[in-house]
Amino acid sequence: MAPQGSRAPLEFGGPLGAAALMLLLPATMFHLLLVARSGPARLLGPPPYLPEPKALWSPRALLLWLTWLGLQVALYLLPARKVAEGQELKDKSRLCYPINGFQALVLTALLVGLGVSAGLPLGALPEMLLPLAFMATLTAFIFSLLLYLKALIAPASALAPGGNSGNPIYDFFLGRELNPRICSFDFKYFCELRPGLIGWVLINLALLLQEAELRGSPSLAMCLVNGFQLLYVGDALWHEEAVLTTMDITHDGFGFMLAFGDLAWVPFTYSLQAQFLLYHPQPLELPMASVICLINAVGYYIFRGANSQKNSFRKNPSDPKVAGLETISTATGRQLLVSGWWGMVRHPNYLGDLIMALAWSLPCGMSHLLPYFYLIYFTALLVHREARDEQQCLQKYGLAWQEYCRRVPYRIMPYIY
Ligand SMILES: NC(=O)C1=CN([C@@H]2O[C@H](COP(=O)(O)OP(=O)(O)OC[C@H]3O[C@@H](n4cnc5c(N)ncnc54)[C@H](OP(=O)(O)O)[C@@H]3O)[C@@H](O)[C@H]2O)C=CC1
Ligand SMILES: CC(C)CCC[C@@H](C)[C@H]1CC=C2C3=C(CC[C@@]21C)[C@@]1(C)CC[C@H](O)C[C@@H]1CC3
Repeated sequence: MAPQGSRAPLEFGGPLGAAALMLLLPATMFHLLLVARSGPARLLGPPPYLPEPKALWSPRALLLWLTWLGLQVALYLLPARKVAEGQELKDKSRLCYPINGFQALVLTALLVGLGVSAGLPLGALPEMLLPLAFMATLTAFIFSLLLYLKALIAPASALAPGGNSGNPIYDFFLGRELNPRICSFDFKYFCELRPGLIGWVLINLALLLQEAELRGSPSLAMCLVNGFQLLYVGDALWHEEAVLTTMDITHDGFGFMLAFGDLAWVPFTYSLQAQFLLYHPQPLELPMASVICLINAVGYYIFRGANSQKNSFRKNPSDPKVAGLETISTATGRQLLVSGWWGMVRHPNYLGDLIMALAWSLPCGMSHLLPYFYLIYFTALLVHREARDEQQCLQKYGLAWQEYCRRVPYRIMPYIY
C-alpha cells in the first residue's frame, strides 16, 4: 500500500463538491443531449423526457464505442515522428511521450473517408449519441475505479500532489496517480488528446452529413461550426507537445474528472452547437458569416500567438522570436515573460480561447441560449483554472510571481478582469 501523499488544500469544494460534480456533470451532459433535439431547446427548463434504459443501452453502441477506442489505441501505438520528454518528476526522471496525434487525426479521417465511400452510414451517428454518451460515461466510471485501485500499489513518488487526501470520494474524483501507465502506454496523455477530441470533430462531421441528407446541403452555419472546431482540434494535435506542460499532465492525477472530461464531456457537449443546428436550422447571411469568421480569426491569432510565444520561450529563451522580450527572473532559475502577449494579461491564451468560443456560438443565432452553453461553461472553467494556476505559480515563484502580478494586473481580459 502506498503511503498517504501530502495534505494539499482540498479543491472543487472537497469531498462534497466532488460527489456533487460526479452526479451533476453526467446529468448536465444528458440534459444537453436531450434538450438539443427538442423543439423548444430550452437550456434552463426540464428535459423534454427522461430516456428509458433501452434508449441508453445498445449493444451496437457498445461495439462502436469499443471499436473507436481500439482504433485510437492502435493509432497511438504507431511509430511516432518524434518522442518528447515530459517535465521533470519528483524522482528527477522524465517520461517519454509519442508525438503522433496529428497523424492519428489524418489517419482517422482517411479511414472514415474510405468507410463513407464504401457505404458506412456516418449520418446515422447522431441517432446514437445518447447510448454512445452512456457508454463513455460508464467507461469513465469503470476506468477511474481501476485507476484508483492501481494507485494503491503505486510508489509514493508516482502520486499526484492533489488527489491523495485519504478521502476516497475526493481522491476518486481528482485522481491519485499522476501518470498512470502500462509499459509505455500513458493513459492520461492518450485520453487528453485522442478519443475525445477526434471523436468531437467526427460527431460534428456526422451531424453535417445528416443535415445534408435531410435538407439537400449543409447550412453555412453548420459549415462554420465544423470548420472552426476542426481548426481548434487540428491545432491542438499539431501542437501536441505543448500539452505536456499543462497542469492536467504535470499536476493533476488521472481520476474521474479527467477521464469523464476527456472521454464523454468533450465529444458530447463540445459538439452541442452542431447538434443544435441539426434540429434548429438557422439562417446565416454572408456578411454576418464574414464577421463571425473575423472574430474566430482574431481569437485564434491571440490564442496561438500567446501559446507559441510561451512555448518558444520555455524551450529556448534565446530563440530570436522571443529573445527581445522583457522578463522577470525567479529564484527557480526560470524566467517569466512580462512583455509581448504575456505582458498584456496574465492569461492571453484564455482570452483568445474565449473569443473563439463566442465565434462558435454566434452561427447558431440569438434565438436560443442553449448554443451559448459552451461559452458560459468555458468562462467558468477558465476563471477557476486561472485561479488554480495562479496558486501553483505563487507557490513555485513566490515574490517573482507577485512582482509579475503587480506589473501585469489583469488576469484574462484587459481592464475588466
Ligand atoms: N477547450 C478547453 O476545454 C480547454 C482549453 N484550454 C487551453 O489549453 C491551453 C493551455 O492551458 P493551461 O494549461 O491552462 O495553461 P497555460 O498554457 O496558460 O500555462 C500556464 C503556465 O504557463 C507558465 N506561465 C504563466 N505565466 C507565464 C509568463 N508570464 N511567462 C512564462 N511562463 C508563464 C506557468 O508555468 P511554468 O512557469 O511552469 O512554465 C503557468 O503555470 C490554453 O490555450 C487554454 O486556453 C485549457 C483548458 C480547457
Ligand atoms: C468535466 C469537467 C468540467 C472538466 C473537464 C476538463 C477537460 C474537458 C479539459 C481539461 C483540460 C483540457 C484541455 C483541452 C481539452 C479539454 C480538457 C481535456 C485541450 C486539449 C483543448 C485544446 C487546446 O489546444 C489544448 C487543451 C489542453 C487542456
